[in-house]
Amino acid sequence: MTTETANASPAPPAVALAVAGLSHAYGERRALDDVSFEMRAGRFTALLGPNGAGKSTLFALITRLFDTRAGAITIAGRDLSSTGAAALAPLGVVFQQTTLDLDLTVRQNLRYFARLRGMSIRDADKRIDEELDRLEMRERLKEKVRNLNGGHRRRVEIARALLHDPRVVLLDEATVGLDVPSRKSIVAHVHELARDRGIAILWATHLIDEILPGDDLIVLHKGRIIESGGVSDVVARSGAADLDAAFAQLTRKDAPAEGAAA
Ligand SMILES: Nc1ncnc2c1ncn2[C@@H]1O[C@H](COP(=O)(O)OP(=O)(O)OP(=O)(O)O)[C@@H](O)[C@H]1O
Repeated sequence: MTTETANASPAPPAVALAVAGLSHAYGERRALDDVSFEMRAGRFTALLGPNGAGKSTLFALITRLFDTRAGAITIAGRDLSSTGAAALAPLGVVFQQTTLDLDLTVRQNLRYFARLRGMSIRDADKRIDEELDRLEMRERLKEKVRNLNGGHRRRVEIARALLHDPRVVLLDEATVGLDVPSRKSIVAHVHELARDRGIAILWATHLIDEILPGDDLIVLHKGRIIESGGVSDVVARSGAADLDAAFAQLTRKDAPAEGAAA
């Protein structure tokens, strides 16, 4: 090893998700306009935006529910348009609306998904036990999902999104409708996924209290990124007292929807 190499600062974590020049319209209605950002391994990135900002549209494009017509999406180095479905292998998703089968047990729901991902029953059961253990849900394995409360259903969906060891996990308003203790424990768990397991998290929300000072932040407003960077830097740049005030300032009705992106 040369001295130069030994003294070099460590390389930044790999880019897990890159979005470049992404736009999308529903007919005449422009929902996303030239959106670009990068997310790195081990970082929790909050995608903060009011209702209608374009968060769900962005998720639909990244998960390929919609085809990307303008711009590019790269997941773990593979371009989504040219690689096709295989590029989605390192991706885990928790959608805004729950997608569990209420009449199946927790295990049946998770096994079904694992089989779709090509896992053997043996590997699936091992991974199911591991993820449910971390979420303190293993004792609910044989219960029908119908009998679980909203917070526990969300935990099962988070476990499901992790079964195949994804490098990037998207969560779209994952705490919607949950009580405060459930929200807090899910927010804490997802931060741990980034910190302890190196997963790149994209967490769409309009709730400021789910975002921590050390997180990365993208502020989406009327389909455009109006601010991005570390939470503390965004607050400092805004001159506001805290993120709540900074967000209100950035998205107030008369604020320009362009410029300001870092
Ligand atoms: N299927 C659709 N047809 C037409 N317009 C749509 C459709 N889906 C979304 N839109 C519009 O596109 C814009 C972005 O919507 P989107 O659902 O992506 O925002 P969002 O940030 O996820 O909002 P919310 O927090 O309410 O879920 C909005 O103006 C919305 O009305």
